[in-house]
Amino acid sequence: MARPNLKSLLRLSQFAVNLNLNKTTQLTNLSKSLITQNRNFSTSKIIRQDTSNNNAPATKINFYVEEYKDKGYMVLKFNKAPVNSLNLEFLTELNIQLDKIEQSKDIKGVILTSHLPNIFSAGLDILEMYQIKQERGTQFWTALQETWIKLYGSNKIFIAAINGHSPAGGCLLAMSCDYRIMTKGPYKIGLNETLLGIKAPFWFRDTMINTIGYRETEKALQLGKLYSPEEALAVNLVDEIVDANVLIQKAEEQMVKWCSIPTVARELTKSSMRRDTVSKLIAQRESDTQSFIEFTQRDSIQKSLKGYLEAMKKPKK
Ligand SMILES: CCCCCCCCCCC/C=C/C(=O)SCCNC(=O)CCNC(=O)[C@H](O)C(C)(C)COP(=O)(O)OP(=O)(O)OC[C@H]1O[C@@H](n2cnc3c(N)ncnc32)[C@H](O)[C@@H]1OP(=O)(O)O
Repeated sequence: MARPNLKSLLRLSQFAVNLNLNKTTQLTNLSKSLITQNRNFSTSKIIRQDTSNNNAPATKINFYVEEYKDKGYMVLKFNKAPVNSLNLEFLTELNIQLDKIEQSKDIKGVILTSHLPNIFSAGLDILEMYQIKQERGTQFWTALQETWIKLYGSNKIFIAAINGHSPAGGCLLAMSCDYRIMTKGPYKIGLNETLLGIKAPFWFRDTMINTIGYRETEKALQLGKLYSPEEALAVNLVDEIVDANVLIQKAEEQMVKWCSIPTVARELTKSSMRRDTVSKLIAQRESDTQSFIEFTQRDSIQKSLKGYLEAMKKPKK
């Protein structure tokens, strides 16, 4: 398959937020068919102008939401093809979802997973960092901080059903959950930022330390280590590995277990474990954002990101 050059890639990224109406219709049909399977299944939509054709407004569905209010939980599925990369629009919409969840009296917990096969999330959209502009970069980083604060700091139960690759920001999302189940297979999870020539922010690092401990994090971060499911299990980066066909079932079993714990006691315990880590970022949000802008604007970082983007575009053998 012919791969686009960098210029067309950047154009693509602008247009990637739009799918054509045909695909939208297919997705709407999918959601309808799930409703007829007696599931309370709703979709979350972003509607915006498709700049490639001013007459054709397009719809993109970034998330599927299945709510089981009678059971007290929901399943939130990422659906941003091709790899659920985290850009400003996706994060903004995720933050709205997280706000709704936090405010819901009926929902005690959420299973986070991906609707796309073989990929949980490819992490931050590298195009948000490449040729970064101050205003967009600030909005992007602020939205990412917000996602992490809402997710890591939530009192609700979050279970990650990791159905594929989960590097960098994808790993951060998974680590921010309370329990992680990963599908067996040729997938990788970890904080690989150093391989892109960038440093993992302190709150990525702290989340990893809280998950797998200091020494393992020290090695993992410097090496940019991407773990196989078996390796991830061995260091407690994930709590369980299962066959793909039982992933959601296992996540639901865990959810039932976690939901059965007295809520207030569980919430107070969770918050006592995570409060200091979250407060640290809240106290430093502005300087953290400035560091991100300053760091990513450096020529050396831009060179690394350019090389990484080009390598991703090379035809695969
Ligand atoms: C003083 C200092 C203070 C602090 C400084 C802070 C500095 C910033 C710190 C930022 C922290 C960064 C966190 C991140 O998350 S960076 C992103 C890291 N992600 C990756 O490295 C993943 C890269 N992708 C892959 O490895 C593979 O795509 C993957 C294994 C996920 C899937 O493989 P698969 O073969 O299924 O798919 P393709 O590789 O063919 O990809 C399909 C298309 O998607 C594009 N793609 C993939 N990943 C990304 C991405 N992260 N962002 C944007 N685009 C991505 C890929 O190029 C393909 O595009 P085309 O179809 O157009 O070719």
